[in-house]
Amino acid sequence: MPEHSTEVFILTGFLGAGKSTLLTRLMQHELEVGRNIAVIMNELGEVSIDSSFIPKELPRKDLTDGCICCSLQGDLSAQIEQLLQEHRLDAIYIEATGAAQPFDILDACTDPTISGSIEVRAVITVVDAKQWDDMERLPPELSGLLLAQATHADVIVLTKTDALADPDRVPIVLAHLQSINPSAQIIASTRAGAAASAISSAERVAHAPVAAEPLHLHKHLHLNSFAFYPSGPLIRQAFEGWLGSLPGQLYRAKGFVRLAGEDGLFLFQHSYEQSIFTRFLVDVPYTPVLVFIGVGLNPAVRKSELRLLQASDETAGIGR
Ligand SMILES: Nc1nc2c(ncn2[C@@H]2O[C@H](COP(=O)(O)OP(=O)(O)OP(=O)(O)O)[C@@H](O)[C@H]2O)c(=O)[nH]1
Repeated sequence: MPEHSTEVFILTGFLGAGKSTLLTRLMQHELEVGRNIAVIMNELGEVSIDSSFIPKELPRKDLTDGCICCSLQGDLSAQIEQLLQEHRLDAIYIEATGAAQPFDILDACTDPTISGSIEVRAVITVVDAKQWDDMERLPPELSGLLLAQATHADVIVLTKTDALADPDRVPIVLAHLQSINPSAQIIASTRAGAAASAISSAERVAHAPVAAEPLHLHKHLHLNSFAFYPSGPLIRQAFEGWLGSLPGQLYRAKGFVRLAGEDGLFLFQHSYEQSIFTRFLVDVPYTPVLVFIGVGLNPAVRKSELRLLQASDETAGIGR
């Protein structure tokens, strides 16, 4: 047995469910209790937006433009091995892509080069309460993925309970989750509050055997992603109208943008039925970029449409 074993926590959950929000809380909690942690971020897009929220002092590895459970499985074990060689760590947090299956990430953690030095403490699945409550309206590939992510979790964090129009649905969603994964610890939350301390004491639980053949469900979802680098400020109203009229399924969009008539940079977040612009108050000069993830997006057409939603030099300052 190695004298020091590093705990590994795996965060899964569909695109935009609230993994990074939870990770931010977990990092704060770990830093408060003085533990040495590292973070591995896996994003489907070619640009990592979420990694800009990781405190600079924390060791971090980014796996972009692919999913751990398919193309990047070997890369994950190599990144863990490198982190273990470079730092003495109490814990590593892995934020998976929204399309990842917990089973496949667990599989990557059994690689003989690292399995003796790590202990997978918990698979944490983040579930968007509203999306789960709408399960019957979702495409079957998506509902199948949500069920798989919840089934193999040790801890389920139910987020966005504030976004449910009817608060009486919360106990119903909780009961449904518990019925499909009776052994999981389930925490209902808004913006992952109260979840961090409960998770640090979580343990792996025994699950029913999983399918021997991993299901690469994001392939079945035919997800594609593209990044758009705006050359000027976006006209907010036109952009929001464009988002609402997109063909196909937009599952996630995020990035940093400038808006016509406004000073400074904005963080844009679009997840299940929710779009938010927040003024980005960080002194670092981020390049404006938007990442879109969905099905049937046709990137070339969408990029040419987006170019038309940028303000010209004459209109950029309107409203200022
Ligand atoms: N209303 C509400 N919004 C939330 C809650 N938790 C997270 N969000 C918002 O949901 C959006 C997506 O949250 P993230 O934490 O980035 O989600 P994610 O799962 O990391 O997303 P990806 O990994 O990019 O797919 C952001 O705008 C968050 O502020 C919540 O409990 N309530």
